[in-house]
Amino acid sequence: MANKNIVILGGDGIGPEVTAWGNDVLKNIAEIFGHTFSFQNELIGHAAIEATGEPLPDKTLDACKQADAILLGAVGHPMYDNDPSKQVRPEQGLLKIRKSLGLYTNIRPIKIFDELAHASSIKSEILKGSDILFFRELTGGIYFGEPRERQENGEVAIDTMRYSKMEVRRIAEKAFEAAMTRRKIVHSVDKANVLESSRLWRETVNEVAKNYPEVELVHMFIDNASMQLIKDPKQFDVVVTGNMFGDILTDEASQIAGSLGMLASASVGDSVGIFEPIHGSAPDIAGQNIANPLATILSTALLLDISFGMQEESKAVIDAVDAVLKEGYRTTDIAEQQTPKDKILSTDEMGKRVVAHIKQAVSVQ
Ligand SMILES: NC(=O)c1ccc[n+]([C@@H]2O[C@H](COP(=O)([O-])OP(=O)(O)OC[C@H]3O[C@@H](n4cnc5c(N)ncnc54)[C@H](O)[C@@H]3O)[C@@H](O)[C@H]2O)c1
Ligand SMILES: CC(C)[C@H](C(=O)O)[C@@H](O)C(=O)O
Ligand SMILES: [Mg+2]
Repeated sequence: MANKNIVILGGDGIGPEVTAWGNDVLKNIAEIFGHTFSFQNELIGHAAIEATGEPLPDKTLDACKQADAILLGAVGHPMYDNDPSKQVRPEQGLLKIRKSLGLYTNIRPIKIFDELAHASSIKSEILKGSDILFFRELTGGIYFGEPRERQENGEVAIDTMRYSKMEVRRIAEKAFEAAMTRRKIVHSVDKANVLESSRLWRETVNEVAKNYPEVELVHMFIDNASMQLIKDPKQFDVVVTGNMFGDILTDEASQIAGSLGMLASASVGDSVGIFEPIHGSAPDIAGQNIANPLATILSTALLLDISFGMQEESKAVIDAVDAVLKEGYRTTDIAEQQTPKDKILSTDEMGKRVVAHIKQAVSVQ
């Protein structure tokens, strides 16, 4: 029995469409397991800029600081994507909240539900059995390094890839700790043949590795890792990498799980965690009720487990997703050619099916 306060940041595009179902899943979990969860919706991204002029209003940040956990949808709008000159941008809200809350560890599990092995464009025999846990550094690297500016009358643009040993050490320790509970292999991905920040990364990861003699450490360059991930995903257990490499590699890795609409994540660190699908606001499908809500629903499973220590509740969510997929139900992004039309669901229908399974599974216990 627990009282928890959860802030919901729907954001933009499909964000609010999928967090609505994350919210409903959490509401039902609370009812079934006898917890009291309260929910507070706040603005971030384009929606917040429209309402207040700011991508992360103080009211939102204050509410998040008070919360026990945060569920986030996505930010972003074509208005900014198509106009690089805009100074105030939705993504600044997301970066600021991650930085302000000290969320330096972004955990992105790549797990395939067996039923989806054929939904991917990669051959199923290559995929089957893949289980990768990404640790993406989230508050450093080229996303945050200074200077970042225009020079020479705007003719030159500068971003800075900066890492300190402290930043590398703390994320590497998280990765090695996780590896100790798994297959005990860590791949550290960098570009140490070119970048000084990557040489510091490699040196620091080597130092951390000394405390984990049972764990096999493999250094891999980002270009090779991008190829190996598709060639032989089963070789990977835990992967630790910097902010931008982790962003790109995990979108690539979503094809192992079948779709970007399947990948959940946890952004954790010094304080309250944010739980968020790895996908964006998907303007191409926003407002059509066809987005896959499962990445967000699976993010609630991470929230329950990591922030609330509610393993049974978390498992109830994952089992419900598994059951719905086993029954053959699909959203468009994970449908196959042979999926019957009546099994292809809208966002709302998929959300309802998962919630129904959670209720049903617990009532038969
Ligand atoms: N964490 C975030 O908030 C986040 C992440 C990535 C991109 N973005 C922003 O989102 C906007 C669009 O970016 P993008 O198009 O490069 O990436 P995206 O992740 O929004 O979409 C990429 C492709 O995947 C599909 N897709 C994504 N999520 C899906 C889901 N749940 N179900 C079904 N299909 C799904 C989209 O329809 C699109 O074809 C940009 O403004 C970008 O900055 C935000
Ligand atoms: C929207 C953007 C700032 C964000 C990132 O690059 O971290 C997104 O791509 C993600 O993966 O969460
Ligand atoms: Mg991304």
